Amino acid sequence: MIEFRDVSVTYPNGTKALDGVDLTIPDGQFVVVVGLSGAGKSTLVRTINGLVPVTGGELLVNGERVAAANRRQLRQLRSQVGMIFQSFNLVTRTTVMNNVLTGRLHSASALRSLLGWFRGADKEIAFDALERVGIVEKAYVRASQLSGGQQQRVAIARGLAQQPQIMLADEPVASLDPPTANAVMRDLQRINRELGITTVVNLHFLDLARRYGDRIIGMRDGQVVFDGTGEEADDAVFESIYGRSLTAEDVAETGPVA
Ligand SMILES: Nc1ncnc2c1ncn2[C@@H]1O[C@H](COP(=O)(O)OP(=O)(O)OP(=O)(O)O)[C@@H](O)[C@H]1O
Repeated sequence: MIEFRDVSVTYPNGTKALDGVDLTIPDGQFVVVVGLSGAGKSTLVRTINGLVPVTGGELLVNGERVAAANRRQLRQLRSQVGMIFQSFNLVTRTTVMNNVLTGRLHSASALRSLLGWFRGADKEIAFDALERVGIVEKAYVRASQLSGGQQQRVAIARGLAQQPQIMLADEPVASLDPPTANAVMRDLQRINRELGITTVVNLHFLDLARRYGDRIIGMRDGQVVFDGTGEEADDAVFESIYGRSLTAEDVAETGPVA
């Protein structure tokens, strides 16, 4: 469970990115966070694995206070939390397999990590992760030779290889075309349902948010201004979250779902 209790984040330059956020995310939920650029979506997601420190209130992940975590506890927390990014963050000059295996580093000894030695069991976990996102046949291809959608799937597989309890995704489909964006969202949804991994995804397209979010959190100026289901999040709700009328830019696609 993830619990935000009156959480605020003020960056060192004085920008208040989160302002009194109260949220409880139960295990296994698929949550989509929406809001305009600058609303605080990335900050919210990055507090969960301690990438951005909370400066006010309390954030608990599985009952542990993230702010109180020492280095070892923070490492432990991060091993339970997979993360994917808009830009995939792969090492593109090496193979898909090597990228996915880096998801196993959390559970390897320092020496093995340093030398990049992996056990057979790690490889099995990596293959299983690649199978779940449907690209096991690319295991020994260089990551640079894959399309954007395939690279994002490798990033998901790397996160899965960590065997996490929570998966965070910061604008995972912002660089992808609509059919590919849908395919990647379906992978995330399937993994959530099959493995029960709590998933928190930032999106700025309202159609994708409605289609995939079991729960939608609307952010504006660092505050939660909407918390409800996809069905409840109609155009009027999105207009109130965005503080303006909707435009074509707010929708990922107009064509049929791939
Ligand atoms: N490292 C940082 N230092 C200072 N200010 C920051 C930092 N990161 C984000 N901010 C500011 O905090 C506010 C919230 O940013 P955040 O990135 O969380 O929003 P967002 O909703 O994810 O927007 P985007 O989709 O553009 O990333 C913005 O005003 C942003 O400029």
